[in-house]
Amino acid sequence: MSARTLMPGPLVVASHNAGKVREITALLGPYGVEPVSAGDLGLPEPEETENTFAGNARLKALAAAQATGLPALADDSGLVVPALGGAPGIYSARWAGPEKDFTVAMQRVHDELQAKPDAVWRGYFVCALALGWPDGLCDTFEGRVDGLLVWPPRGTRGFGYDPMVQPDGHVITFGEMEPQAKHAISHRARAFAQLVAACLPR
Ligand SMILES: O=c1nc[nH]c2c1ncn2[C@H]1C[C@H](O)[C@@H](COP(=O)(O)OP(=O)(O)OP(=O)(O)O)O1
Ligand SMILES: [Mg+2]
Repeated sequence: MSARTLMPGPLVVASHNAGKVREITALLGPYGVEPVSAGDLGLPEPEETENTFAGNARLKALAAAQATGLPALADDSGLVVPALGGAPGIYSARWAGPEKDFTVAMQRVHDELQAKPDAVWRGYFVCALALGWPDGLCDTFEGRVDGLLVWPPRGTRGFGYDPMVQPDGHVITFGEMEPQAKHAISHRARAFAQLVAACLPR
């Protein structure tokens, strides 16, 4: 099945996470769409009731598209740690608590790994992007990047769990990387490349 083409014009970035909005806006830069964030539009933050990244991305994209009458791009993402049974996974934002404190969330990943003597300190970021339309159509795309989990966390760039994830093939964490370097390899960039191939006019 082919995806619906996104034409130049306004596009809602259906996220309330400033780090994501910044990255998605940068990735959209060359494509002639005009990103406007859910926060700027005063849209509510929907409850993420699905149990997959793609399901939650779809729920957020369709809520924003239906509220605005515009196409909407949502991102649901997180850190998956196989040694922790896949946690925090879709609960990655929730592990940071109501204050959205990722020092706390990273500390919890550390403590739970430390409690398992044989645990492999590896994980991967997943990003599901959903492009939803006011009529209910929605296309989803997924990307992943694997890496080493390091302690202590390093770097002040990026957001979320970036300071404790050192992508394979690199000697610095995502928290230490220039934004363009992250965009060259990240889970979000990989999902975005698929969206570009499927939905942007050539
Ligand atoms: O590139 C990333 N670098 C570091 N950490 C990341 C990244 N990508 C996702 N993450 C972590 C933190 C984020 O808070 C959570 C996503 O949770 P998620 O529900 O998809 O996003 P959110 O609640 O922060 O914003 P919103 O739902 O409004 O888009 O996973
Ligand atoms: Mg969320």
